[in-house]
Amino acid sequence: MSKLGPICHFLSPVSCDSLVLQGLMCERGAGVWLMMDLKDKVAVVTGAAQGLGRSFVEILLKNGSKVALIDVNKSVGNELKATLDEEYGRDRAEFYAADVSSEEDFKGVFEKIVEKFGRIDIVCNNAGIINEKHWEKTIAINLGGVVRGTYLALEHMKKENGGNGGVIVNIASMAGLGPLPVAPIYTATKHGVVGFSRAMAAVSKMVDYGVRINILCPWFVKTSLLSFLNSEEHTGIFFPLKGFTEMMMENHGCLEVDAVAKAFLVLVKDESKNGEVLMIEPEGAAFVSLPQWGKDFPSTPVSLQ
Ligand SMILES: NC(=O)C1=CN([C@@H]2O[C@H](COP(=O)(O)OP(=O)(O)OC[C@H]3O[C@@H](n4cnc5c(N)ncnc54)[C@H](O)[C@@H]3O)[C@@H](O)[C@H]2O)C=CC1
Ligand SMILES: CC/C=C\CC(=O)/C=C/C=C\C=C\C=C\[C@@H](O)[C@@H](O)C/C=C\CCC(=O)O
Repeated sequence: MSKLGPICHFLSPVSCDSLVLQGLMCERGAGVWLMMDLKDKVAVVTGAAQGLGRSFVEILLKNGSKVALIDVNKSVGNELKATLDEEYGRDRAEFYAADVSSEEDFKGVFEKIVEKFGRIDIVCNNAGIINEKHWEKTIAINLGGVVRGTYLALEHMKKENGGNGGVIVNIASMAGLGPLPVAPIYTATKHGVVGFSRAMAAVSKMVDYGVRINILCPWFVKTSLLSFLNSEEHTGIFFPLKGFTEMMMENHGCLEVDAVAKAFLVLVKDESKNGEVLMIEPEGAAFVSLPQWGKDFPSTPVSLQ
């Protein structure tokens, strides 16, 4: 028998157990919580054509969702759409070419997605780059794209607008929790994703949008993004520090995209999670306990007399 938790006060014990068996409930501590059923839900993933975005698309399709793929790379995106049609059928995935740093592009594809699928339940703001030379572009994509994608998602998902609620997962990085010397701008954008997303999760709870907003912070992952670390064109004056990141990967390893996709699914499905930061390293995954208030950080008093 499941330990009756807050949800189960309203459900019979039998239905509780059947929900647990169906994977629609999870036991944690003194209670059980509802897990989002992904069947026939509509998801949007940016940066979907390759790497982590593609792994998020595939795990959502495997769990019965329909997925709108957004990526600036039209050729790779269309190739992936054809591959997914073969594997899942022609009505489960759709590709939309768009640049998340363009309001016109991004807003336009969101409208096309709602027109085609009729609803949006899940949004993953994943698109990101490394470019310390053209740092304004990095900020526009890594942070601006996440802000824009979060606002557009809320416009279509929040209950006060007639939306169905749902969940937004913003992809930051472990560089959103601590500085990466080889990439200070990238570090800044990822810290921004963490801070913005936690603040928006608090807003959503206070205003009752019915939308959960969570953050995923992966360690190094084997994708084409890592090749930019070996490119002076992308790391600029910090290129000499690339040995530091190589040491980090030698010390702690490198993740496969499938492991990160499983962590992503936890943030999507667990309806008790809002404003949560989930980090994943080769050693495993863990929810990060960040102070709610700035004053809660460990600190050392200083006399100003
Ligand atoms: N690979 C890694 O070690 C880690 C990656 N991340 C983050 O995960 C996310 C995905 O990264 P990866 O899959 O590794 O990179 P990737 O380079 O393999 O894939 C990124 C995708 O985003 C697309 N994209 C780039 N700029 C875009 C734009 N302006 N509009 C729309 N799409 C755009 C690219 O075309 C590409 O398909 C990024 O936000 C990255 O910062 C976080 C931690 C570790
Ligand atoms: C430039 C971005 C490269 C790839 C994408 C990405 O986001 C990778 C992030 C991977 C790890 C980031 C870790 C950041 C850790 C911070 O806390 C640093 O301050 C850690 C400093 C030293 C760690 C040394 C070690 O662990 O061996």
